[in-house]
Amino acid sequence: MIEVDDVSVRFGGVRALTGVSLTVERGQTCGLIGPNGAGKTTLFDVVGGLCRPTSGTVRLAGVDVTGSGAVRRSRLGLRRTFQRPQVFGRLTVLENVLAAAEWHGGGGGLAADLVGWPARRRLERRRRERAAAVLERCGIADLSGAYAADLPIGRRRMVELARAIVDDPAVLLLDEPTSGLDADQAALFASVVAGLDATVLLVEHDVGFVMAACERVVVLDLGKVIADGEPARIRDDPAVRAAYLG
Ligand SMILES: Nc1ncnc2c1ncn2[C@@H]1O[C@H](COP(=O)(O)OP(=O)(O)OP(=O)(O)O)[C@@H](O)[C@H]1O
Repeated sequence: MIEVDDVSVRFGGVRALTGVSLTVERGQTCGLIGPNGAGKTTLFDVVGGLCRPTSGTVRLAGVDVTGSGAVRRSRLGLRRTFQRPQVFGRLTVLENVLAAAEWHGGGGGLAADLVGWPARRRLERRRRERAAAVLERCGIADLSGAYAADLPIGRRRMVELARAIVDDPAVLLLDEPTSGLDADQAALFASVVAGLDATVLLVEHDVGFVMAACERVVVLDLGKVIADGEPARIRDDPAVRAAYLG
């Protein structure tokens, strides 16, 4: 669950966000839209921990993370993807996902690695099975041996998604997820996200995708929430139309 309470962000004289409150319930997929400069990226970064609000609070799973960095948020189960997919170019697709599924503790540490204890081998097998299943789900199983740097942007985006979901995130932030994807890839992306048991917040310029993929849409304009509700209601909202048409 994501709770943003009365958050304002100022950059010098620019009010990027003013008194924004937003609660995304556990398991809900919420799309964030709005015209250029509306404050979408700023709000997204406030939740992700890249931007500290001037005032207001942010809670993840009930924990106040307003002043916490990315590591604490990550330990609370937050994962994110970026506008430009961030992958380890010199690792293969499988290694990218294994790297994210690496640490779960237990199994005896380095000594167990060196000796190859059966419990350790079992953990490793499970980790690889999980990674393979996620690659399959994301439609990139056939690319598992390819280097991430060699892939076109659409595939890199799926690698990034696979990495973000391999450990069943509690909260998933998706920044412009469809940019670089063709229609089939965007549909697959949406169906993978729909199958997750995560609270999802996504920022996206493709309003059609947001309307199809999200059960709830929040519209920002000039740093304020101007509409919040189901896609059908948002589509017909006069304030939303006015904001988009300028
Ligand atoms: N680091 C910064 N320094 C100064 N002003 C900033 C900074 N980041 C954002 N802004 C300003 O804050 C406002 C909101 O910007 P933001 O990037 O959050 O909007 P956005 O809705 O994501 O826009 P876009 O759709 O164009 O990406 C804009 O007026 C922007 O110019």
